[in-house]
Amino acid sequence: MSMIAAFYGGKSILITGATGFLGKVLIEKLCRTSPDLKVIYILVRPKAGHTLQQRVSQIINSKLFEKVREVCPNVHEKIRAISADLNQNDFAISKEDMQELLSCTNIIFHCAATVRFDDHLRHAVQLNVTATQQLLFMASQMPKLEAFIHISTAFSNCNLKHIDEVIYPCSVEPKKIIDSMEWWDDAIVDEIAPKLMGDWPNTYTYTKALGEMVVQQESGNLNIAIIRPSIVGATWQEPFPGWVDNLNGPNGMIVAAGRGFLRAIRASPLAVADLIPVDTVINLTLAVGWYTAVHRPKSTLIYHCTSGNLNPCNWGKMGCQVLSTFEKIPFEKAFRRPHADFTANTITVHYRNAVSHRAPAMIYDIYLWLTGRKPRMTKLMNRLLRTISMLEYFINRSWEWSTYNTEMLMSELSPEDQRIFNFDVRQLNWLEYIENYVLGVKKYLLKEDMAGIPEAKQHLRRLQNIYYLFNTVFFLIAWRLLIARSQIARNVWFFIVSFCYKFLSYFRASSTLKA
Ligand SMILES: CCCCCCCCCCCCCCCCCCCCCC(=O)SCCNC(=O)CCNC(=O)[C@H](O)C(C)(C)COP(=O)(O)OP(=O)(O)OC[C@H]1O[C@@H](n2cnc3c(N)ncnc32)[C@H](O)[C@@H]1OP(=O)(O)O
Ligand SMILES: NC(=O)C1=CN([C@@H]2O[C@H](COP(=O)(O)OP(=O)(O)OC[C@H]3O[C@@H](n4cnc5c(N)ncnc54)[C@H](OP(=O)(O)O)[C@@H]3O)[C@@H](O)[C@H]2O)C=CC1
Repeated sequence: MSMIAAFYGGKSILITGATGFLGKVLIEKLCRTSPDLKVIYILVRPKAGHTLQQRVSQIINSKLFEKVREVCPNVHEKIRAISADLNQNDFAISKEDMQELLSCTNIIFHCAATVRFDDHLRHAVQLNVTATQQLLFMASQMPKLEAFIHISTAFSNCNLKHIDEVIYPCSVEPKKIIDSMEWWDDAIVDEIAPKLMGDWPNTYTYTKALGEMVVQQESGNLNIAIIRPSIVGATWQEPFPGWVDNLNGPNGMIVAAGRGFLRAIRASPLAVADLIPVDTVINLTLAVGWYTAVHRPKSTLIYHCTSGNLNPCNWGKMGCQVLSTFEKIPFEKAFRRPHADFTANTITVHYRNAVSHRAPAMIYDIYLWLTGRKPRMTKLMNRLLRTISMLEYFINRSWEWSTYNTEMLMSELSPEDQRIFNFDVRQLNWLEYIENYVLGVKKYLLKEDMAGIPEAKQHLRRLQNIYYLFNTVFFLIAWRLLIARSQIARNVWFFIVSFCYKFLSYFRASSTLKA
């Protein structure tokens, strides 16, 4: 019998960020392994014209929840959506709902965050810091609360090279920043943001670091743990390999490379690609929830959920495997044949951006314009290059995260729990994982049918022929222009033609003699 699964039985669990990438996998695993849990409260806001109930139904009826619908047919009744906006005071939760949450909640998983790198500092502070503070305040009024699990990121201290499972202080107290945000106008925030952020590369990582400080300072008597995942990727094993549903992190790059938009990227091929599958993160999260509630550690424990120190893979190896998977499983409607490489040289990067990214986009836009359609490729390419520039920081460096607490927790689990809630990343076979990842991007993100693979391959062959034709025509025109202007080029041309002529004459003569 799994101790962890049994622990969640009969429990009331509160989850923020339940509609996000990690949140969905968390609910799925909880419902599948502990179908006898009492209720999962999820704080959801209406979005894009969908009501709360519609958003929940969309999740429950999705492919991800296929197994859950079998194991827990009344899953609709287990999930109770509560209207909430984490940007508002008291999260804009109604009095009745708040009362129920305060009196019933046993465990909190705080996943909600803004993960955009370029979010305005005010908004990032509101969601990643102030909302965490408010949630901790709510938690402090919950008499039945057993554990509060805060999801942070391994990059909250990315300004350091070696990161231990401790909270590192930021130069300005989060409380001061929260207070100042109330009276600073946007112009002041914009001016002061770079100074506050110091050597953090973006508002996301900086505010996640502030969020951790808030957790430490406001923890009071609460039983708290912090989980720091690195770059979260598609599922490894559960509920099935390769599930992914957004364009964040590597996903967007895989799409861009597979469709032939991305041809070169500034990256260190030898830098560690610290990817971690989302189901591994969720298994660790549930194990931490159990351990924190049952063992009640004296201090707030931090768990690094990373792969680099236990089973490292570098960007070079990952890129090669992604590209070789495209050979077997190409994406549909490719713009060009997938072929990308990593480059570290700045001049090469500028050259490749001009020649391999911007020029083809412009040529394609001219073609669209000539055929009476709206040009759009240059805009798309500029957006891609902007995204790449935001990710570059993370693919040109390696970090070392210590994982003592994570390894300690692994040793505390029964063999049954180690199997059901497996977060031992040493067992991960990268080549197999990446192949499934690319396949998952095709199936679950791009919603492409596997039956379309022959047609996709045919399309790539056509693109290859167009490429050869284009290069030949380009070469001939360039050569013709050169010959018209340069005596040396004319001499070279004369030499090549006469050489070919002599070679052919000799070949013809010798074959006539043999005959
Ligand atoms: C040999 C070579 C082989 C190569 C092969 C490839 C090999 C693979 C390896 C490659 C290396 C991987 C490196 C990973 C490093 C990750 C590090 C993460 C570390 C931290 C991890 C964390 O702890 S935290 C989670 C991470 N957090 C994000 O990762 C958010 C980032 N992100 C944003 O901060 C915003 O995204 C940002 C960018 C501002 C844009 O902002 P923006 O306003 O310009 O664009 P939006 O995002 O609003 O998107 C507007 C519309 O573009 C659509 N779109 C967006 N990207 C698209 C795309 N790539 N392809 C098509 N479509 C795309 C989107 O779907 C929208 O479509 P629609 O409008 O129809 O809804
Ligand atoms: N993905 C990754 O690579 C990594 C993620 N993490 C951390 O994991 C956690 C989850 O990330 P992930 O699932 O990828 O993020 P997503 O962007 O997929 O999900 C964010 C969630 O937060 C919710 N949310 C955002 N703003 C509000 C708001 N104002 N009120 C209520 N809910 C809100 C979103 O709801 P809605 O659907 O309404 O927008 C969504 O459910 C975050 O704390 C992140 O820092 C850490 C390391 C890596």
